[in-house]
Amino acid sequence: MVENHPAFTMPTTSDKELLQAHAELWNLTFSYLKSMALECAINLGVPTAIHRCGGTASLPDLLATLPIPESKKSYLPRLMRFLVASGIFTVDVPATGECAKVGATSTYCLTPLSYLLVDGDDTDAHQRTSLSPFVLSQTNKYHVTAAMHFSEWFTSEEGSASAEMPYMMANGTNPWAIMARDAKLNQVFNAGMAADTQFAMNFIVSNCGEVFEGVTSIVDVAGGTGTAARAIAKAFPHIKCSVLDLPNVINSISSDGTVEYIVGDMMSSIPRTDAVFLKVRH
Ligand SMILES: C[S@@+](CC[C@H](N)C(=O)[O-])C[C@H]1O[C@@H](n2cnc3c(N)ncnc32)[C@H](O)[C@@H]1O
Repeated sequence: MVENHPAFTMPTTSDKELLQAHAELWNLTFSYLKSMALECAINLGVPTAIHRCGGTASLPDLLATLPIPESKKSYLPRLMRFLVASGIFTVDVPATGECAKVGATSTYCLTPLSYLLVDGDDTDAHQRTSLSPFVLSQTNKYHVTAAMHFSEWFTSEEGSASAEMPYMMANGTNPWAIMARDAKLNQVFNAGMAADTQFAMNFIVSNCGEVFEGVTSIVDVAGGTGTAARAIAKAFPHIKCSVLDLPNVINSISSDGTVEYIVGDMMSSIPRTDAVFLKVRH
């Protein structure tokens, strides 16, 4: 017997809700531009320029320092407006009557987020780790193009030529093979991993020291350029720390003697050790 279901009816949506939904749809459609504008701001040095101006900078201040030729200067306010709307900076507009507008007297300020992107210098008392390299490591053409293959990956049959992971579909091989052949990306990616790892390790060694108790040797498997291992060795000098990674990573390091660097493939073997440290990103 077939049950009778009441006819499905669309919940009524008001014009106001549809208008709001339309705005959100636009927001989502163009949100890839947020990553690209963030990458652009970092490459132009905007966070560091604002920091060096004392944490707030006017448009003329920025134009005086950023590497933007005369012919492109009039476009900077557009980029800044987008970055402000994305929450990367804030802007102070001096109230001038009813229609206060961003202009030469407005000042852009760092937010906690953009403070994380400021390059440190020798005078930096806080010894901050800039996370700009991390952003640049993730906004490269290989990663971005891979993300454009999601639907193709979902609709391809397992085992078919195009069923490889989206990264392979886009770039013809896996990320590590790309790093091995593209020296610039290898450098940018490893610097990005190191920056993010330094940020995390500052917290881990100060707050999670108990996990290293009783350990005398540790191998950081797929440990990149050794940032985590060096942080562990510095905080717990009794632990013998080693880093295992692929040749293109290990061969790019100049050792300072604090940790041992081992070229290897973690899928083949891992050196004998008390503990294995494996830090990956999800
Ligand atoms: C996402 S990065 C993480 C690096 C480091 N653990 C960190 O958190 O900063 C992944 C690392 O795994 C390494 N890797 C990938 N395949 C590997 C393999 N088969 N054997 C050893 N290392 C590998 C890469 O070279 C890269 O340095």
